Amino acid sequence: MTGERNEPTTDGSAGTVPSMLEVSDLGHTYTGQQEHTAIGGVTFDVDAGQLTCIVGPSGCGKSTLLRCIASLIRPSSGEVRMHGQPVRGVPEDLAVVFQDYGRSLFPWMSVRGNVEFPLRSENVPKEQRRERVRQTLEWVGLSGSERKYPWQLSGGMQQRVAIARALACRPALLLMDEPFASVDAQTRFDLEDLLLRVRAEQDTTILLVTHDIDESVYLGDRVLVLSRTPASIVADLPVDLGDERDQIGTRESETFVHLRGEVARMLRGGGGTERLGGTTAGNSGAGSGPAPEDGAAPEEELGSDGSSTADGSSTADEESAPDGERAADATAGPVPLESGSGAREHLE
Ligand SMILES: Nc1ncnc2c1ncn2[C@@H]1O[C@H](COP(=O)(O)OP(=O)(O)OP(=O)(O)O)[C@@H](O)[C@H]1O
Repeated sequence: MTGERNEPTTDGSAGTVPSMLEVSDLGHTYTGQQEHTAIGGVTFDVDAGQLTCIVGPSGCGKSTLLRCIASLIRPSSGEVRMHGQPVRGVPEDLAVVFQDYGRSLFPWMSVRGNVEFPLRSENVPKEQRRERVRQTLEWVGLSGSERKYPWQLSGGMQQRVAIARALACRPALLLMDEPFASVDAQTRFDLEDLLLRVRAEQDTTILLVTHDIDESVYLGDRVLVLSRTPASIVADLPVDLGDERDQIGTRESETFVHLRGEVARMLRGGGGTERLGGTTAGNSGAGSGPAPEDGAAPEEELGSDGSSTADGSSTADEESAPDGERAADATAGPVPLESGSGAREHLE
C-alpha cells in the first residue's frame, strides 16, 4: 500500500493525494514486568470520509492500535500519518470516544459544559461555542438537555453527550473504542444510526473498534479483521451495502448475512482461505500473527450478539439542575480525551 491515490487536480492533470490516515508497519510492545507485544506490524490506509470498523478476538490489541494512532501511546515501531504528515503528538483535529462514558464525562459539568469543554481549550469565541454546542446537541438528539448533568441522564444519553463532545470540535478523524458496548440493545441501534447520520452530514472519517460482528458490517464501509495478539490484519473486507442502511432491512439482506459470515470465518480461521473482493492475509503484514484457535466459535470470542449490560442509570429528571459548572478540580475526575490538547498526559 502506498498511502496515495491518483486524483485529478484543479488544472485537470493527474495528481497524487495522500490518504487521510496511513498506518505503516505499526507495532507495539508493552515493556516492564509484563512485557507483551500487542501489535505486530499493522499497515492500512483510510480515505477521507470512510467509516472503517475493526474487529478482533478479545485482548488482541484493538485498543492498543487505536491508542497508538491517537498518539496516546507511543508505538514501538512503525509510523502513523495524517493528511500525509507524520503524527508526532495528539493531532488537534482528532477526537476519541471510549466505551466508558461514565468515566469520560465531567460529572460536575452540565451537558453544555461537557460539550463546550474542548472548544474552550481551543479558545473558540463564546458566541461561536454556544452555537456549536446547540447544533451538535441537535445532531445527537439532546436539544433541551443542555442544563442537565451527566448523572441525570440514562446511559445512552450520556454516550450521546460523549459523542457530541467529540463532534463539537469538528474532528477530521474520529476514533471510537467500543463506543456502544455499555448500552442496551435498542439504544445501541439508535446510536449506530445516529453515527451513520452524523457521518453522512459531516463526512467525518471514523475508525471504530467493536466486539460485535453485526455492528461492524452494519456500520462499516469496510471491516478490518485482526488476528489474536499480537494483532495483525487477517482480512480487509469492503462492505457493499450502500449508504442507506436500516436496522431491519439491511440486517436481513443477503449481502449483510453473507458478509457477517465472512467476518466470522476470518476470525475463526485467521484469514487466508477466502476473499470477498477485499484483501486477506498476506498483505500489509497481514496474517503474520497467530491464528485463533481452531474450533473456537467467533461469536463466543467476540460476543457478537451485541448483548450489552443495560445501563442502570436513572433517566433524566425533567427538573434540571442549575446550570454552571462546579469549580473544576482537574485532579478529582477523569480527563476527557476528545480533543487533542487534553490528552497528551496519557502518552507512555
Ligand atoms: N499497559 C499494559 N501493559 C502490559 N500489557 C498490556 C497493557 N495494556 C494491554 N496489555 C495487553 O496487550 C494486549 C492487547 O490489549 P488491548 O487492550 O489492546 O486489547 P483489546 O483487543 O482492545 O482487548 P478487548 O477485546 O478486551 O477490549 C492484551 O493481551 C493486554 O493484556
